[in-house]
Amino acid sequence: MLPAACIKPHLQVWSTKPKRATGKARLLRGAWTTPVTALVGVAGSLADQRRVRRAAAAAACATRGLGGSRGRILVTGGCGYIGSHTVLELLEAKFEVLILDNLCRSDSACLHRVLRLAAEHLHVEVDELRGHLRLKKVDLCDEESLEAALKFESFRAVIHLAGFKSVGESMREPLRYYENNVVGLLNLVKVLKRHHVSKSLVLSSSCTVYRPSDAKISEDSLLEPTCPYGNTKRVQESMLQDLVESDGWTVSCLRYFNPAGAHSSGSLGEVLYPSSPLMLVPLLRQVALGQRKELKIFGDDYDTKDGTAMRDYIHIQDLADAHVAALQHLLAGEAAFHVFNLGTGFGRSVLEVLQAYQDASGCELQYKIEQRRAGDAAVAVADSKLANDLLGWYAHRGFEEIMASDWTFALHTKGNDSLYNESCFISQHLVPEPYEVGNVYRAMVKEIQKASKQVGSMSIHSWSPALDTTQYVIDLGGTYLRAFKLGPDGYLKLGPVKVPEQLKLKSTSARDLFDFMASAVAKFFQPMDIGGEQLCLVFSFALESENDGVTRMRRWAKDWATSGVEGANLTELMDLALKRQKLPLRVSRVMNDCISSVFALGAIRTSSGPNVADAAVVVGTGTNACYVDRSGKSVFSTEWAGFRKGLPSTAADVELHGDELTLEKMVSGLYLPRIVEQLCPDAGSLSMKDLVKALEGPETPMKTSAQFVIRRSAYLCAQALAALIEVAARGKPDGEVFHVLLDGGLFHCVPIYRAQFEYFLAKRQALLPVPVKLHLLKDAASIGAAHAGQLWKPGQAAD
Ligand SMILES: O=c1ccn([C@@H]2O[C@H](COP(=O)(O)OP(=O)(O)O[C@H]3O[C@H](CO)[C@H](O)[C@H](O)[C@H]3O)[C@@H](O)[C@H]2O)c(=O)[nH]1
Repeated sequence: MLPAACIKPHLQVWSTKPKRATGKARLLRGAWTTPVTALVGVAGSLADQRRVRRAAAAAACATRGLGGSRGRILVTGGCGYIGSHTVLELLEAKFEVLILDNLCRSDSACLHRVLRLAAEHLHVEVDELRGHLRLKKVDLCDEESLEAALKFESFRAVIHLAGFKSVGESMREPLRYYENNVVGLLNLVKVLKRHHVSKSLVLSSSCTVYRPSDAKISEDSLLEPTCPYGNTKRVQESMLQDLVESDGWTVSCLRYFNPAGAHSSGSLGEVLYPSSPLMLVPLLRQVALGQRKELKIFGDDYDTKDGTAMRDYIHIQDLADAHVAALQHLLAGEAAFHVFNLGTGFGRSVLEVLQAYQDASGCELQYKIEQRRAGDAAVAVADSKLANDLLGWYAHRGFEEIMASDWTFALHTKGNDSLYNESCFISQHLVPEPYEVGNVYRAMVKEIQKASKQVGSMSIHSWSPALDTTQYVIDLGGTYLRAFKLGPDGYLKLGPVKVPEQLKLKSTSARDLFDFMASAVAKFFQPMDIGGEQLCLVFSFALESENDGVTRMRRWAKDWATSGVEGANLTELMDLALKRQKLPLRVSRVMNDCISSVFALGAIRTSSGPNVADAAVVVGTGTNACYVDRSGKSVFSTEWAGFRKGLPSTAADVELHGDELTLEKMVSGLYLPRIVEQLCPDAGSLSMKDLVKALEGPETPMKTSAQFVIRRSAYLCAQALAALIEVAARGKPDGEVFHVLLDGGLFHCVPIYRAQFEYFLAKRQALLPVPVKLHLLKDAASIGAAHAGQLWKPGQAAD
């Protein structure tokens, strides 16, 4: 079990929509319940509250192993691109941070990486640092919520980064820009003032406030924005300047030129969201990744060296450094209004940026010249001498480094979805680092290549699609036994019959288990069936076929341990059991369930198209996948269930499985309820059926946990299948569809599982080498086995 402390969030996110409450409860609601705010809740006057806050803060610092805090900073928009890098710098400089973010174009998952990077930098454990970073989900345009979030807080300073930042978008939707940027800041400063939260502020401004100029722009250059975005920045600056003059505030406006690039670790960078317009460098990233055909260059008729517009690109880490430098300058000074340009002083054209990104990525980048974009200046290059002189700040990182760092970030995050943008406690324990999830795909490709060499395969040379004889099949799954009679007229099915638990125990003999299976066939055996003297045995466990056609069980899995089966000749065991039942049947084939599923596609597609699937995936009690190697016409079992490399383990996984963590333990029906039990200790012992029931019921912590665990399973399976396709599709002619057969309880009985699986695979599909088609078929293993089985003639060795 996870200790209770582990289950509580360390990095909390909650909505601060005020609710009606009275007295003490009201004072505490929505506030961070550290001793600081708890004491504020019972203190009397404002002065008392301040004293109590200071005393509590000092006490908190004294017990910390980080050498004391330099004070609390409020960062709006701290989960965004500039925000995440700035928050990291602040933590590394030993400030404590509260982030306000509405997460509309950002996501809180980056904060895990911020914490990890800061902990590495400070040589402390991540857990020691968690109390230094908090997040409240709040929209600055919602004044009531903002007030509830800040009422009882106080900060040495505020860094205001929240807002929209696209020149092009602002031309199309100016009012949205005024609303978000101007009203957002107005609400913020009103609340800061009303509740004495802080009077020191660093503003994220922009060089778009200036009149365009071919010469380097200094802080006293003429102000004349050419787009609504620039206008909103200009209004923000004026509003703050008036506050400095009327109310003794201290403000620094940082006029950014063009921030770009990513953190040197490759784990923080500009994440792309469907709702946010893209800047030049992320657009080039998409072209390099094949997610976008070409870059549209807005205008090649400017009066510049190559006709394309010139900008001053500044590395995001240099920009983040500047925030800390400006903050320290602000904290040291008197009431004042400062403005600083932040750039490198070097202008680069769009074509130069494209060339540099091409060099960094090694990918050829296509482009097309388009009309100029309205609102764009021809040139914007900074004179940052003031920041150099007053802040002691310089942009250290070069142009090439900007592009290289963005490409490193792209490789780290390639193919990731913002799946893990969960603002609930579960995310703290099940959310792996997004780029680790990206690794799953790459690790799987390698593992599947390796596994296909180790695991026995089965030939499909003699495959024929139609069933013209009767075939009996026994399918032993992890939980159920199914017996079938299949023939030209369809099929009869017995079961699923739950395998009694005692048959799985070590104390049970192979004979008992096989007698149980043979008795199932006896229930509908008819001696007159044409060709019905054969029985296929399907096992959802790892098998080993030898050259002489003997198939043995390699090892039990899924909590089975019946004695005398591992390593035994399964044909022999079953033939003996059939004899004991006095059935005139002989075992024709013994097949792994996943391998036999490949042969079942014929049951769906007999009239046209292929009759053998290219791959099969079974996700039920356990999980496995296999694929057809077209060149050798063989089916390979990938032993997918056993994969253990590259999996994104989290606290809950480690607690449950330690070093034993395999893909099966993160995705299959036998284990998912165990993970939910960890998250909801009060729920007691759960089965997969309980999870399905919870999913259909009202909102409860168990439902939320079940949803998350199932989504994660579907996500990992989709990644693993994508990896398998990458390996298997190599033998396929260009453009030909790759058919995948799906079977197993999770696909059939948990609709959200299948939907999520398809969704995640579809997101991956753009990166896959072939178009993919999924076919869902119940009893695929047995249907496929019957097809494969009818080719066998008595006396012939099964391959
Ligand atoms: O598809 C595209 C996108 C951009 N560009 C060009 O690339 C340059 C950079 O454009 P971005 O959209 O990346 O950035 P902007 O220069 O428009 O804006 C950025 O820089 C501004 C100052 O110049 C502000 O700081 C603003 O917040 C910031 O996003 C511009 O010449 C633009 O015309 C293209 O040619 N094609």
